[in-house]
Amino acid sequence: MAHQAHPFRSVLYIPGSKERALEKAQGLAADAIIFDLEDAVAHDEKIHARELLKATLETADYGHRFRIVRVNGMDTEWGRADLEAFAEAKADAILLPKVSRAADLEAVAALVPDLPLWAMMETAQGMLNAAEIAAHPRLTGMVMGTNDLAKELGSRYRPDRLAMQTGLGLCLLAARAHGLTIVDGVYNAFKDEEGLRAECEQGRDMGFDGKTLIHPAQLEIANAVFSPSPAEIELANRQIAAFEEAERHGQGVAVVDGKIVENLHIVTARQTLAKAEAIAAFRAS
Ligand SMILES: CC(C)(COP(=O)(O)OP(=O)(O)OC[C@H]1O[C@@H](n2cnc3c(N)ncnc32)[C@H](O)[C@@H]1OP(=O)(O)O)[C@@H](O)C(=O)NCCC(=O)NCCSC(=O)C[C@H](O)C(=O)O
Ligand SMILES: [Mg+2]
Repeated sequence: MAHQAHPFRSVLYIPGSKERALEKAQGLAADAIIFDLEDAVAHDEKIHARELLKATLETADYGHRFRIVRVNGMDTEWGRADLEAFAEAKADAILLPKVSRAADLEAVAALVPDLPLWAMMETAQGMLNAAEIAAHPRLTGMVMGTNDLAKELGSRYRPDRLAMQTGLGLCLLAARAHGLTIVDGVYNAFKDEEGLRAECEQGRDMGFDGKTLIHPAQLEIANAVFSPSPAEIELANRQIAAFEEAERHGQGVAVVDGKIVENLHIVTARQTLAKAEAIAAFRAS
């Protein structure tokens, strides 16, 4: 996993049509925001949402929160106009829904020459083509769309997300192979804290950078689970110290808490410390 200067523990969706939510997000503890013009906006609200969001991004202060605009697909009547409206907006990335192949990104790359592209990974074709999508030179991030994926698979929800495992794993492999940020899908039951925490822990265990969220009440749990814990930071420091000591004695392996520590573990330990520092810097900004 490459070190990221910006944390993506909590990535909050906000429907582009909801003025109050757009305003509120300026003070919320989200690492990143997805301003949504796609599925969270009703058809007859699409034009209004585009105009409201464009005006909001020009005037509102989202601080150092990473700003991502999710446009409608190019196969819809709104997609091209969304891209034209936000190609030069005060945003940090454009998120394209339902990316199924690298050519889908190619179609928008020319319309958005100056902003990084992110891809919603949420179709069966997208899972099978994750590697070629991740290799696209303009892509810097992936977002799992587990609701759409479940719809395509015809799967049933289970707390262990059995049906999602293949897709989540394929996209993670593809993202890591190409140095991309990748965030997990949403947890729909936004009042169920215990269920959210379990799903965040599962995503963290798998290697995701963070989780997409639909409600402010979900922020605290995602931020906590995707931050290095004090125990992880303490262990990383001890591993580095023990390994440096071993090296001074001409050895390439140290033992900490009964487990071997080699150079590769030191890379992970340094990434843990760098992530904690990036989070601290973001909090202070
Ligand atoms: C889920 C909601 C519809 C709930 O809305 P509501 O009943 O209004 O919530 P509350 O009354 O509890 O709200 C309390 C206050 O918080 C603000 N709020 C609510 N949600 C957000 C938000 N997302 N961002 C910022 N602020 C928010 C309210 O304005 C209230 O403020 P105040 O007036 O000060 O009290 C609603 O949360 C919602 O619409 N969530 C977003 C849904 C969404 O974006 N869905 C699309 C993304 S999911 C998806 O498509 C994933 C993917 O594509 C896939 O396929 O899986
Ligand atoms: Mg979706």
